[in-house]
Amino acid sequence: MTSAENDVTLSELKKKMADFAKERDWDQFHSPRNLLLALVGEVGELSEIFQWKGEVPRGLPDWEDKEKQHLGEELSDVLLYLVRLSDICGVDLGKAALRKLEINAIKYPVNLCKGSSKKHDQIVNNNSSSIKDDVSHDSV
Ligand SMILES: Nc1ccn([C@H]2C[C@H](O)[C@@H](COP(=O)(O)OP(=O)(O)OP(=O)(O)O)O2)c(=O)n1
Repeated sequence: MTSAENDVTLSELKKKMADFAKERDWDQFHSPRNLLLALVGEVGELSEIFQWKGEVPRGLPDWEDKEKQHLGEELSDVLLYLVRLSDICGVDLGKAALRKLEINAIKYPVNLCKGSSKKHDQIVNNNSSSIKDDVSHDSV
């Protein structure tokens, strides 16, 4: 794999999806609702790969190359439709994701959450109120 393949950016994917649609005169089909439904469909196809397998170890050591390649294709479909949906909705996905990570870090402070998978509204802070009371969506 070349370093260019490793360093793929959301902007690059956004541009490639826009070009792909334009070349085919598919902008007319890439409406927010259609893209959302396409995205959900691809999440379904991704789920099918894991369906009935039970829990599988990280790294999928027992999977055949063909199966892993298929997994990569379905993950990519989800990512590509997500990138396209964000673009069509005028949302800067990279920026939004970084902001959301900051919100998550406030909602789940390391000192209160380490080793626990509790939801933020189940975590009690020192003042015995839940973290949910302290963090609002526009706090970052
Ligand atoms: N109107 C469309 C149709 C397809 N695609 C692109 C985005 C996805 O990456 C991929 C989806 O193609 P398919 O609908 O053929 O789905 P699959 O690749 O999953 O094939 P299949 O459903 O046969 O498994 O093609 C797109 O951008 N816009």
